[in-house]
Amino acid sequence: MYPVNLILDDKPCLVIGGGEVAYRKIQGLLAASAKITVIAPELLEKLSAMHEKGLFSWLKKPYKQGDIKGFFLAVCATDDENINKLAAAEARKEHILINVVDRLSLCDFAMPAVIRRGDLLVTSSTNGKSPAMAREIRRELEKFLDTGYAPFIEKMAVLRQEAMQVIPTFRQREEFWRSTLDENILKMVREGKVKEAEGKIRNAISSFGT
Ligand SMILES: C[C@@]1(CC(=O)O)C2=NC(=C\c3[nH]c(c(CCC(=O)O)c3CC(=O)O)Cc3[nH]c(c(CC(=O)O)c3CCC(=O)O)/C=C3\N/C(=C\2)[C@@H](CCC(=O)O)[C@]3(C)CC(=O)O)/[C@H]1CCC(=O)O
Ligand SMILES: NC(=O)c1ccc[n+]([C@@H]2O[C@H](COP(=O)([O-])OP(=O)(O)OC[C@H]3O[C@@H](n4cnc5c(N)ncnc54)[C@H](O)[C@@H]3O)[C@@H](O)[C@H]2O)c1
Repeated sequence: MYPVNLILDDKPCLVIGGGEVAYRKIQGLLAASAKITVIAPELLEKLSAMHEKGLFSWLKKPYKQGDIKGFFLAVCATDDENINKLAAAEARKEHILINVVDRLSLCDFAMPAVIRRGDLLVTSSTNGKSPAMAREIRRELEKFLDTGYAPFIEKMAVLRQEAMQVIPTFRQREEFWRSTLDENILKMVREGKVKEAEGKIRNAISSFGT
């Protein structure tokens, strides 16, 4: 497996099926601001409510050959093996990235378990060996990550710009961040001492080269 984070903003993405699994995958696609179309003869009630809010377009019908054309990415989440195979074959022909929920062998990509905190994205996957373990590891990591790292990324984005003004080369900046952003700083962030952590980094930037 090769990890990438796809940029889906407003890109046309298709979900085939309107059941529990489709619901989970749609939530993930919405979190990535994809432009979603769902093809399914019926939707779960919670999906109908989302459709009424305008969160995705719905083609109320069974999937038919050719429906996949023009999409950037597709997720096939039906309980019909023939549809899964048809969609996978068509996606391959049309060069559309596809995920078939219960068939890794038909997938171009698999969904990991996801933790999102602002711009921080942490994922867990098991190469399809145990989605239940991917989920439990995600839950364990959530406990560790809900300690202030995500808001600190906003501070880091500003500090990074400041460092760029002062530290001239990429190599020097790489070296600087590897030595400055150490375990002590992370510990301060976890303990809520954000101002202190920020101050320490700012001092290191201003004393660079002295
Ligand atoms: C991570 C997560 C993301 C998501 O779906 O958004 C995800 N599955 C999740 C949950 C989950 N899925 C299943 C269970 C029941 C327990 C169990 O079987 O373990 C649970 C646990 C639960 O729900 O409690 C059943 C299941 N899933 C697949 C098969 C088929 C097979 O294995 O052949 C079967 C058996 C069906 C059957 O028995 O008939 C296949 C896939 N599921 C994947 C992803 C991909 C590989 C990810 C990886 O690398 O690990 C892959 C290959 C394709 C894909 O769907 O992308 C999400 C957790 C989200 C979270 O909570 O954070
Ligand atoms: N529930 C899980 O956690 C889970 C996990 C992994 C895999 N699976 C497998 O994934 C599949 C979907 O699971 P689910 O729980 O969402 O099932 P579900 O029965 O809730 O949903 C299936 C959906 O597919 C739609 N559908 C059926 N034929 C269609 C067609 N021709 N075109 C478009 N839509 C069609 C149905 O209308 C329904 O909305 C099942 O095969 C299941 O075994 C389930």
